[in-house]
Amino acid sequence: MSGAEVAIGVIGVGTIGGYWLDHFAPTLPLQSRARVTAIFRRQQQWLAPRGIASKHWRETFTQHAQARQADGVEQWLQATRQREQQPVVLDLTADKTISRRYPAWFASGAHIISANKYAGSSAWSFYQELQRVRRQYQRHWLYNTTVGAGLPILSALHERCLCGDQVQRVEGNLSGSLSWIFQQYRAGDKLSDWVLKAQKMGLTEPDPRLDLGGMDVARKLVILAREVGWKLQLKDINMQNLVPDTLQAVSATNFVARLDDFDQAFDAWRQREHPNAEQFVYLGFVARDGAGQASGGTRLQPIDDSSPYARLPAGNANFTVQSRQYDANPLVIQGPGAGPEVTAAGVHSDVLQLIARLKNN
Ligand SMILES: NC(=O)C1=CN([C@@H]2O[C@H](COP(=O)(O)OP(=O)(O)OC[C@H]3O[C@@H](n4cnc5c(N)ncnc54)[C@H](OP(=O)(O)O)[C@@H]3O)[C@@H](O)[C@H]2O)C=CC1
Ligand SMILES: N[C@@H](CC=O)C(=O)O
Repeated sequence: MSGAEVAIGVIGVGTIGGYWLDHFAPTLPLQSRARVTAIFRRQQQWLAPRGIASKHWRETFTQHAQARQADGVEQWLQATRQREQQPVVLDLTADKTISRRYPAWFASGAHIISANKYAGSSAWSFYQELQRVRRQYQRHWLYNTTVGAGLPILSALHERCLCGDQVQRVEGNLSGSLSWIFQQYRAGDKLSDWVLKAQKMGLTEPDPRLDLGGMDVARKLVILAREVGWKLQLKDINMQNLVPDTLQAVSATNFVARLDDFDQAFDAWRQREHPNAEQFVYLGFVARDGAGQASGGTRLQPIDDSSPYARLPAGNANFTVQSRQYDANPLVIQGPGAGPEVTAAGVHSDVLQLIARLKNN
């Protein structure tokens, strides 16, 4: 199939998917012979075998989209294979059910690029099966934006392993949205004001409780650990959840309607635990002990001016990697950790890397 046309199916055209289609899909080099031939939203789909003129995709999607078929992606994969094209699925959703389809899609010939973190942080048994099927069908799976958005943290860890280094610990403020929020929040502010602003800028997860609850950071920690070969699952991560029990199970709309309760619960925690703190940082870590046992955790930590986290630009994620080769002087990767432009650019970088791999196959 080397040299065959590449057919891209985009699942999820929200903040990241929309930005990628608007700004990056039109720049796919002609010689790459790659084009977008399908778009899937939750309720609608559009299959366009001859390719979608990316500049006008919003208007034409509105005109041509049909009701989403339960097996719409599978039908598209089959048609793509019949045309002897190489199918590439871009999963730009935050949907667990989509991630459960990966093994079947690998088996149907798809390569997959994910911004969705669910597959990479899934239960160990599912993750192993996913990797087994991927290897069996010799498919590629790229997911660099699942940690650090456009930052090259996963590729850096991969290179560490290739050159025989042994990673011992990765630590930092891994969340772009929580970094943006807590670089600006000061004791006494309404925390929810900052949360809503971060959401408006496209920095948070579709439901910001995934960020505030620590789950988004925990998923990143599991993905980081697996990249260096450690067996770690979400249940092994000790998370600090900033969302009070009473707001954890309510709908996303109800959560937004009850932000005053969220602020009160946060203030009560702050005054009880850290009455003199002005500034905080939300940190996460994964590490492996001498016996090879991996562990991880997240916590909201008070900081003062002397902290290396005190003056990071708002929204910067920061990864400190300690390894055999980078021991006393750790490797630090830092920069914007969320947002439409850097993330869509990271997705595009994965797309170009995949096209290059397919050409060389
Ligand atoms: N925002 C950021 O800075 C970053 C985001 N990411 C990851 O990228 C992913 C997307 O994030 P973002 O764009 O911000 O989120 P959005 O909520 O803006 O977009 C997600 C889109 O996915 C669509 N969707 C949900 N379920 C399905 C489904 N079953 N089939 C088809 N479409 C579906 C929704 O479409 P519909 O309108 O049809 O319901 C929605 O528009 C997430 O996994 C996130 O973790 C990673 C790094 C950074
Ligand atoms: N919500 C996430 C987006 C990127 O993964 C974050 O804030 O880091």
